[in-house]
Amino acid sequence: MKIVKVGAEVSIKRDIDTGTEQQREAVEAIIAQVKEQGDQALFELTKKFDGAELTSLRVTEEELEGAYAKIDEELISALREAMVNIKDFHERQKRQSWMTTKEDGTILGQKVTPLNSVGVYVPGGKAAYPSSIMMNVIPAQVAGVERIVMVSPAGADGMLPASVLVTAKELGVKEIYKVGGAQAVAALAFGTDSIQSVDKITGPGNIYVALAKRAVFGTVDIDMIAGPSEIVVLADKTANSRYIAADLLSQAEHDEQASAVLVTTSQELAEQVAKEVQEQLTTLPKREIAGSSIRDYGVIYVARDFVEAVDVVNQLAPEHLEILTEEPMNVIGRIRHAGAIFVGPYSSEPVGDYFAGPNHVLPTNGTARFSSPLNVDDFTKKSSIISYSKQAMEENGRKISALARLEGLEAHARAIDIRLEEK
Ligand SMILES: NC(=O)c1ccc[n+]([C@@H]2O[C@H](COP(=O)([O-])OP(=O)(O)OC[C@H]3O[C@@H](n4cnc5c(N)ncnc54)[C@H](O)[C@@H]3O)[C@@H](O)[C@H]2O)c1
Ligand SMILES: N[C@H](CO)Cc1c[nH]c[nH+]1
Ligand SMILES: [Zn+2]
Repeated sequence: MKIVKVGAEVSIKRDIDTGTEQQREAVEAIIAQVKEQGDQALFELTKKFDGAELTSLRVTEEELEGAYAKIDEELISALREAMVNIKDFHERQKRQSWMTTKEDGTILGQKVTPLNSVGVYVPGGKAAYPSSIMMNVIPAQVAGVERIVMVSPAGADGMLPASVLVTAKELGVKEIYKVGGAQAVAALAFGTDSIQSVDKITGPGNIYVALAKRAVFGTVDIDMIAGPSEIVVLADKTANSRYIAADLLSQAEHDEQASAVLVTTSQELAEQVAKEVQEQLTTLPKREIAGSSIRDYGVIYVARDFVEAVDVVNQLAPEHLEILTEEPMNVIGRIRHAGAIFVGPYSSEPVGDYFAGPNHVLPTNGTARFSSPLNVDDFTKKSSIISYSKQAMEENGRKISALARLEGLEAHARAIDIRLEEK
């Protein structure tokens, strides 16, 4: 891993926003094909990209039930416990509708309404992600979304992985389709004979999924573009270099374009971590992917002091930040930008990926500067409520029509005046 002094020119900027021209063209063509040919396109593209020859897309009850035989009881109970934690955390985010009244009889309020329908994309190309099902479906359920549709690419055997099926069944997801990539996103946005369109599409995916989500935004809403994973560890000389190396690799193994960064005030720790990362890499099953990520997007920054180190973290605005310092709680207040903050030596990032409760769908690529983890609000919308009394109209009407005339909007002004003339 590169060790550099803060201030040295190092770019870990990844070309993960727009994809290549070829990828953009491929996605455009897929969307057009799905719009034109509907289900037929979904079957053809599933054969082409996933190697599965399907005759129907919807997962059957038998497939869901059958999956249980392939998953250990112990795993099922771990999944159930994670579900309880995730649900409990998201229940706390739930907002109530509210109203407020004024002395003149005015009533103002905000009505919170769950979305009617949501499509959840569950990635399935390089790995199966039961955890991402929980992180998308549970907040939708807590929000009260009536129709939750799940899509995920089939394997060459025409099936979804048993872990995915069991997780969906445990959560009570009823509508599941074996289709992935840009074609799944297009089907959710525009509808086909088999798949009725939805109002919003959420969930992570590769560049094809991300580009398709961008392209259909406007026809439907989307949550965010959650790109390849990132981790930044902020550590001082008291931190454990073995823990840090393991945590950096935990995100590097997701993707060649994942990014793992250590920011420290200790040159000695920097050297230990660089060595540890190389050692731990050698025994990792996904060492090809993790090694490539560490080589291309892994950096250790050595800062002159803690102020400089915190500054680097805020500039990176990482998806995940771990604070491994002597007094980690005292550091939280100085962090302005991070999707999720893991505090202290036992809050390893995978605790959040799977189990603690907060959502693991987080802003990536610096977007933590302005956006938040996936949450219950993402599955609701709000309507403002305005009820004016006669008294309120009489007291404020002239001001309102004056403001309307300031904008040259006479019809607006007269809509008010007509009521004032009544008295
Ligand atoms: N941020 C998060 O919360 C989170 C969680 C889990 C996974 N992820 C990320 O999601 C991504 C998952 O990617 P994945 O590939 O494993 O699964 P995926 O389901 O996103 O993509 C697989 C699909 O991509 C399409 N595809 C593949 N090659 C194509 C090509 N040449 N042209 C057109 N379409 C093509 C196929 O339709 C295939 O079914 C990874 O980057 C991972 O890091 C993020
Ligand atoms: N770390 C990923 C988000 O960046 C989420 C995930 C799913 N499974 C394991 N990890
Ligand atoms: Zn992860």
